[in-house]
Amino acid sequence: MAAATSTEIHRHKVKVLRSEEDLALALAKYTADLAHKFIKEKGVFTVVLSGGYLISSLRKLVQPPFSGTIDWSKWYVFWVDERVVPKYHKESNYKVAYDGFLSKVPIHPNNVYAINDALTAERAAEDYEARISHLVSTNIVPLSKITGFPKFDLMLLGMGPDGHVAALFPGHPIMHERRRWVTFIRNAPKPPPHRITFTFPVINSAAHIAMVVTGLGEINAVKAVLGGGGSHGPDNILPAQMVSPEEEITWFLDKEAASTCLGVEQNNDQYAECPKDCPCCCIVM
Ligand SMILES: O=C(O)C(O)[C@@H](O)[C@H](O)[C@H](O)COP(=O)(O)O
Repeated sequence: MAAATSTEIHRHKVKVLRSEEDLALALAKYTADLAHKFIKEKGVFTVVLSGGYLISSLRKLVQPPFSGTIDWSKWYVFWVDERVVPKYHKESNYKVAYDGFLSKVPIHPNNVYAINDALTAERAAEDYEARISHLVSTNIVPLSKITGFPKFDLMLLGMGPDGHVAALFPGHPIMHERRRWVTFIRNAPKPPPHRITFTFPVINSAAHIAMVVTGLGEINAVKAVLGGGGSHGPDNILPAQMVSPEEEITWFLDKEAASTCLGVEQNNDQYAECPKDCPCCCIVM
């Protein structure tokens, strides 16, 4: 199994994996364990996917030994954000998830909540919110007792180099949406520009969030969020710094993504102090 260490910083649990391969194993185990827990407790598992590299990092979940142990019939799948393009367009997050994940496991198609790709961004966001509202009324998705917003079991999020999560980009007003469950953007800086996205009240009502970041592209954003060096007042806060689920946030980083914090060489699984004094991963593998 993957070698990793983790440490609690504020409410961030940070797992630094030796390689992307180890990260994929650790993410599969984490997701499978949560699926078992929630299915045992309440009979369903509601999981929210994102676009980007995430689906590739989830690849081991659909392989043995994990795939055979999971009761896929109890899964409900959503997207934290989606590009407003046809469902089978190469830019569609649904297509990426279908090709790399959904087509390989027996999740019931009725339990897969893709956006309605025949609508504009604004209408697709309203439609997605209405469909989630129906699931609230049928008790598949509960409302958080703390916030009154829908509470999903697990959100699997990526992060961009600018610190964006979902389609919530730095400096964009929808970062501060407080009323809607799902909103839209027509000028996303990461193409394609039209997207729908969960809002922060929904993201932060999730029980668990996994932040999955690999490679060197996001090292400055990782440091800004976990190393405490990035925010200079509420106007400059990064979206990733606003992620704060109700129960637990777990970061899955490979060595490259954590390299602004990892100041030490890997040493046969020995724990070591980070000489750079980052609060994020002061203990590293
Ligand atoms: O549709 C999308 O683009 C996203 O959901 C987005 O928020 C993504 O998760 C990050 O941009 C990270 O993307 P990478 O994993 O490709 O770095």
